[in-house]
Amino acid sequence: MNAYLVFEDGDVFPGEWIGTPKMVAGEVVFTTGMTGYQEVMTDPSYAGQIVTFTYPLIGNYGTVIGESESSAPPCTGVIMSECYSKADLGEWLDQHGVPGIASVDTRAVVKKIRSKGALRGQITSHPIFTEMEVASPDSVEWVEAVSVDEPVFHTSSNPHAPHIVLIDFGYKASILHALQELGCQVTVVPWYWSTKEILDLKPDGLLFSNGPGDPKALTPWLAGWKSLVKQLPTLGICLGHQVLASAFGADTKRLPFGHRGSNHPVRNQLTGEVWITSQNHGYTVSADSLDPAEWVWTHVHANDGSVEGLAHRIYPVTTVQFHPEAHPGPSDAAGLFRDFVTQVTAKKEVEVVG
Ligand SMILES: NC(=O)CC[C@H](N)C(=O)O
Repeated sequence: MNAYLVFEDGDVFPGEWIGTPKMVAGEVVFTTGMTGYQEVMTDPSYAGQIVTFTYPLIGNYGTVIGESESSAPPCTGVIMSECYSKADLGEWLDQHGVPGIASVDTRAVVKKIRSKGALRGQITSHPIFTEMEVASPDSVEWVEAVSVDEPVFHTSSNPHAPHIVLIDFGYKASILHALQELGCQVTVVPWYWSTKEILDLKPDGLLFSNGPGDPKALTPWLAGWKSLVKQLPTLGICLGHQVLASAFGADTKRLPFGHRGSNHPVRNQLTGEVWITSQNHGYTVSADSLDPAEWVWTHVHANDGSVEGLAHRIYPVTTVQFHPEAHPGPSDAAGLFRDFVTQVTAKKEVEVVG
């Protein structure tokens, strides 16, 4: 049966249905990773988006239990060239109600997005664009849809384990696992929790997670987070980085067509070291909005010079636009979690001694 990717400007890309054959609409984005389609499809930051895979063969190693970044794929839909196994990947998408199109000229789709920038599109059985009610990226609905509703406690058998509160805008499971592997106990809390509710948990450190949508959707909550992070070692990842930069006065803007893939080079401006990083973002912190009295600009994207990492000059706040947890992609930046946990542990020890 024919399926179509139709852009808001009327351009049509035909293919064949995979997954659940239903009409959906969203921002059409592309990711360049050669592996890791399952992690991409289950990354909550893709909520509201139709993800195009530039790698020409998707599904060739099936879907693997334990490799998902969330319990079900939150992306709106997927677009690919060759689907290796409709019986396996297609069935898995269908179980989760996610539509997709295979046999699409994805190279042409990407060339279009690269030249026109972020565009809305839909997956449909008719080759025409029809207006649909969909929340815009600057709605808080996307974060609401993927954040936990209740706190979730991941305890440790070590009573002295550092306790991290993970503020959940749609966290990837690999972030939790990275903290657990370093011996932390972690409490995942809904994104809207108040400073008091969070401090009542007696955290030793805070992690502001990745998540979907435009960081400007979270503007009303910035003042609360600013007062909170002044008190505790804090790491921000991707949306968490954008939110924390904004809390200390920076502005954010849309990138022309985003950074999504597993080979984005990032240079540490203090050491000159370059890491190859995993990325998935459509917005960026505007470099010219960074107050040098607040932030040290630690990491820069080696391709386009955009802001990739910040360290606060006064408070123990570190943020990165890329994904140190990888999954998919290289783990060059995994040491950031170690540095964070070392910082948290040192503070905890000072308090115990004091
Ligand atoms: N992975 C993320 O946290 C993405 C952050 C934000 N939604 C963006 O696209 O820029």
